[in-house]
Amino acid sequence: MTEEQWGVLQDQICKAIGQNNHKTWIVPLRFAGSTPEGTVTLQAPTNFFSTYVTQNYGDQLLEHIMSVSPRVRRLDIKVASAMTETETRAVAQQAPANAEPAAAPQPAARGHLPGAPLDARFTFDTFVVGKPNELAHAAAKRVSEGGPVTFNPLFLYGGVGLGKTHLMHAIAHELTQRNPHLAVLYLSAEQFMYRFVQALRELKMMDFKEMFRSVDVLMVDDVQFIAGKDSTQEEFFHTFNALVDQNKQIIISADRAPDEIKDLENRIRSRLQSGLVVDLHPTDYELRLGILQSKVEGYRAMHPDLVIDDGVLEFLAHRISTNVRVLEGALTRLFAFASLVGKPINMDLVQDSLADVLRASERKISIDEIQRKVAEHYNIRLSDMIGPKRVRNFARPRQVAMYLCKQLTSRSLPEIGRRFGGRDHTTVMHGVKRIEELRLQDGQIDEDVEMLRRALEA
Ligand SMILES: Nc1ncnc2c1ncn2[C@@H]1O[C@H](COP(=O)(O)OP(=O)(O)OP(=O)(O)O)[C@@H](O)[C@H]1O
Repeated sequence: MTEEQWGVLQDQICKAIGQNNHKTWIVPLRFAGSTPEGTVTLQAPTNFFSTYVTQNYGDQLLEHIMSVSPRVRRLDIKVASAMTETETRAVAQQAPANAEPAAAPQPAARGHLPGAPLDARFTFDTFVVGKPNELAHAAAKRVSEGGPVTFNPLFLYGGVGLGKTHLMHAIAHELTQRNPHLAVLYLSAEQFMYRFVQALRELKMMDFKEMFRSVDVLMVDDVQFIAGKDSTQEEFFHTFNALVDQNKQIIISADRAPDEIKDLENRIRSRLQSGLVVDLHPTDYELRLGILQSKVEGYRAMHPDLVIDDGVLEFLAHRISTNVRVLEGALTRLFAFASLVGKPINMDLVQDSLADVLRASERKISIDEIQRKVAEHYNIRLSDMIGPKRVRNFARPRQVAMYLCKQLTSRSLPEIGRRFGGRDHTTVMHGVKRIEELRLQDGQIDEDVEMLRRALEA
């Protein structure tokens, strides 16, 4: 079988499967070679693509190929990374006439792809595990091993930018790596709705149902999107049930727990709760620092001359406590600025280039909150902490609270003083200083303060 023969076959394949399917699924394939043992290799743009085409058109394509080259016994459709050197070279050396259709189909094909593309960077290797996400990570890992379906669905939820999509893509990558024949379909709930509406409009509901029911693993991201959209919910429910009945794995993500998603039909809610529901908690300082360190390592692998002053990553992990996306964005901006001005990344650069991010992520912890938490921690009444009594039992917690107000809010010393029973700013200053000293001398105080800080920032 030669590349020319593959070209000649296109008309016949197009007639057999229809122009749209041909354009979407076959045109993007590139001829990568044929062995004397009778194996023809075609290159597909993505793993999903290769799985889908193999499952849906593999036999037909082989028949067409055998009609012009009867010695062929096997058809292999794989992505570039899975190809041998000879195959890669064969694709690279293809005549310019082939170059256009091979390059063009990517975007055209993507538009028709039933699923969304996976981000190659979102793997388990690049996912940093910490206390807030260790359960979600463990559950995702378990599902990614394949094997018998133990919990269905796996429902991952958590706030914006905490790694839900990252984990889902990681599962998809791992599953297809372990078993390239597995049909793994990942898409957002919005895309699900879009496909559904399109199928209704084009009277292709049978194709839609068949496609969704033929996958081995279905992943739907941001499922809260279908809340309040009745027909989409209905179709989702049927798809869900059909797959569960076939023992196919379903993985769902949302920004909140199933029982907190409003306007979701009860029967869907209870289906979503019927497997394993795990949440990604807001990041803590250690996890944020770990993520920053891991991103820096990745960057340094390509830019060995990168210099970051001590304390910069700690400062960012401390100050940017919103979501990981913001944290990553800040780091990317620092890398860009540092390389533009050819300087090391130090605190001056951080202040210059990230002023807006730092302002936006300024902690919104209130003085009230700090006072309440500290009083609770030391088991004293709030009124005693704010009141005039100077006994050590109240004075020390008061100083701890003042210290935390100075550290965690942008309030001035006089303002803090006012909120502590109208005390003078020098009293606050003294209190803050005292705790700074004690943190160095007294392990217990240091531990208390650190614990309170974490609790307040969580
Ligand atoms: N634990 C982690 N380790 C490494 N990177 C992470 C981690 N958590 C999140 N990220 C990164 O943060 C960014 C946002 O993550 P992701 O898109 O998965 O969030 P999400 O929870 O799906 O957010 P959304 O609710 O907006 O959909 C991604 O670039 C992701 O790689």
